[in-house]
Amino acid sequence: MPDRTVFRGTAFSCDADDRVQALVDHLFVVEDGFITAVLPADDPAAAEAVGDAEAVSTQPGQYWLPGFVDLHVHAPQWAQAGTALDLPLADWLRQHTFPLEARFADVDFARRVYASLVAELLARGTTTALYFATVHPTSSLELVLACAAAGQRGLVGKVVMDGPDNPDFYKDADASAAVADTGWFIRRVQELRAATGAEVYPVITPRFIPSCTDEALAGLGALARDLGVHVQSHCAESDWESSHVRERTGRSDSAALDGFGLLGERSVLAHCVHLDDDDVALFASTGTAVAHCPLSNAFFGDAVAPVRRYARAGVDVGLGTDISGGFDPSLWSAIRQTVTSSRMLESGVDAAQPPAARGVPDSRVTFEQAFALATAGGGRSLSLPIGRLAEGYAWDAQLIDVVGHRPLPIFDDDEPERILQRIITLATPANIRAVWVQGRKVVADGEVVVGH
Ligand SMILES: Nc1nc2[nH]cnc2c(=O)[nH]1
Repeated sequence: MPDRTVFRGTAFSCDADDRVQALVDHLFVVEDGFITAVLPADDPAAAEAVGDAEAVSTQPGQYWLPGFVDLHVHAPQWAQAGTALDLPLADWLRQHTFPLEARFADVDFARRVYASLVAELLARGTTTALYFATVHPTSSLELVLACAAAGQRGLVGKVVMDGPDNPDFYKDADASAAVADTGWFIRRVQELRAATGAEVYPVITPRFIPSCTDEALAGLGALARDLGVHVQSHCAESDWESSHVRERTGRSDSAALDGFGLLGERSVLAHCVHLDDDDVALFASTGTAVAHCPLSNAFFGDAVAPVRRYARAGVDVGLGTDISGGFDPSLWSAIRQTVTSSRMLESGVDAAQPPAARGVPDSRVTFEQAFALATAGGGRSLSLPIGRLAEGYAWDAQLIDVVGHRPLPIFDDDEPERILQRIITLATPANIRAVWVQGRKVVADGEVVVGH
């Protein structure tokens, strides 16, 4: 007999075209973690659908939302979140980030940092995260274990950086060791998943072209083709990265990654601020997704990523916090920053320019579109059935309370669309009362449940 639960209440979720729908007083039948039926509570078939299943109902002022999908998190950098962001990217990496990541050779340190981060993300409604760990294979497994212990869906990569420009204290020994360690890591994660059922996935993770040799990139591309696992990297993040890659390869960042066999349906590339039309067409034709990280792009990107243009061209786009190029672990903040940055892109930022010359037309992202990026867009980017409260999708959900112990200023709003906008703009972690990942409750009464 499948494990059955029926969740009842009003939900906000995207339809198949990414339009946000208010499903007022609906039933969500969940069997073994997946939604098998969605129907209005007053549907004549409702009583039969519920049967003798356990029922979980919302209280007045509570709403169901899909769990958020964070497409770009550097887990070790949680230990420096909020520091040194006024430096340029290359200096920030060398002076702060690589020395910090080198400390993750210490498995105990890794365990402490990773457990803290996974709990903080879950408490903010992030049910799935695509993580960079560090170059260390064993210590990277600690991040996988932290996800499994807390019940978060975690896609984790052992970082590859074997190039000559990396510091001696933090790099792979050489290309063949980097590829072999990646293969080892993938097998361990797949074994853990098979043995425990934990929602953990291995990810092939060349840090970015400037930190990898051609040999390693080609080896990882071959692994991606042979094993069919996810791939992540950085792409066209900044003027510095883009020009570095063009000087070295004679091609754009995305064309070069494609040449190494690293683009595809399961590839997610972070930032992608500086893509020309050919790059965008390449993303669309290969099914490669963009992890839009608006906060960190404001520090390191040199421009605002035109994500509406990418979406119009058929590219999958989701959101990333980019801990710690972005200091804020909340995908709620990433939604808000997506909207804010897009408005600045559309209007322009230099008041000395005439209005017509100042910005990029048709760039604005609405709050609802940004919510879609954080949910359905993230799921589609990963090619996983997550990010929507719809039949066939995992029950990854957040229970939002706008009237409980931290009420939002919602007094006489009764239009569901208005309520959703106010939740998106005003909610804090205190409003997230419970969180489920694939039908399992991982946050209860606002507290993370550990020890799955
Ligand atoms: N934002 C960001 N960009 C990078 N490019 C290469 N490594 C990194 C990193 O850790 N963070």
